[in-house]
Amino acid sequence: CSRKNTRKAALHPLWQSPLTIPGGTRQSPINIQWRDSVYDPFLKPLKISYDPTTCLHIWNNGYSFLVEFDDSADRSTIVGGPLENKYRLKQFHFHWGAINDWGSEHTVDSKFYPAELHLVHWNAVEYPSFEEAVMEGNGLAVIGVFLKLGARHEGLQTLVDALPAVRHKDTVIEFDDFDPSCLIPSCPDYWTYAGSLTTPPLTESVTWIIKKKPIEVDEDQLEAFRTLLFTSDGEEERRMVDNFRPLQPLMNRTVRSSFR
Ligand SMILES: NS(=O)(=O)c1ccc(C(=O)NCc2ccccc2F)cc1
Ligand SMILES: [Zn+2]
Repeated sequence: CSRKNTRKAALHPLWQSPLTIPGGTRQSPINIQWRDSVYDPFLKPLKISYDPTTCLHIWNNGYSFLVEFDDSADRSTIVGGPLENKYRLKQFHFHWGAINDWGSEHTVDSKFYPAELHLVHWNAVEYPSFEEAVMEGNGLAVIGVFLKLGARHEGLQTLVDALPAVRHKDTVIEFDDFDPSCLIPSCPDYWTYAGSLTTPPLTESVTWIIKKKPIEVDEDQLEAFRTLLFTSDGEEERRMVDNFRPLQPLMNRTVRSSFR
């Protein structure tokens, strides 16, 4: 008798769940082929207004380290760009590699950066909470910023100095008075496309805004990310590296650019 095909969907150790969403048509991350992106003259400049006193804490959630913000009012918001509403900053986090040859989630002309910053915002005009917004096609807006190896980034250093305190999964420390706009390049150019969360539940609710210019960080700062652990205190240590999702098919999508 023929062997039943018992192959399961690709399981990635990090996500312990199928890597592909059945029926997913707008999954993230993707490769951004610069020459295939379409300049859209109607795209507005992105307006970023963050209040550093909304910064609450840093925690290691076992996927990445997150800096979370008080999103109970419109105090740290973005508006404009491709967005039709004002979106509130909830958290930012990073994805990085074990070595500098890879680590970002998005690629540009198939090139990886060593790390990628995600600033996560939700549409508080149309939805009552982040949890509801995550389920809606226009619920979230994530700004992606590439990190490249270069000069030390003074703004990032305040974050790096706090990482030893959140080395293990589910550790948290208070962190206040931080303005994440210091991590966003001043160059206004970005690409934008309709996508998804890159970790479970992978919901197709994200308007991605990917900055064209990277920020520069130095080797010691990237190495500091790699000292974090996926594992809790007392478990066998597993270094938190390569916490990026594989590239997903573009399918029927166009990447627009805000620049010629
Ligand atoms: N890498 S990314 O695409 O920027 C990304 C951003 C946010 C989340 C998140 O909030 N997950 C937890 C979560 C909490 C509550 C409800 C739904 C959720 F996904 C996941 C991935
Ligand atoms: Zn992310």
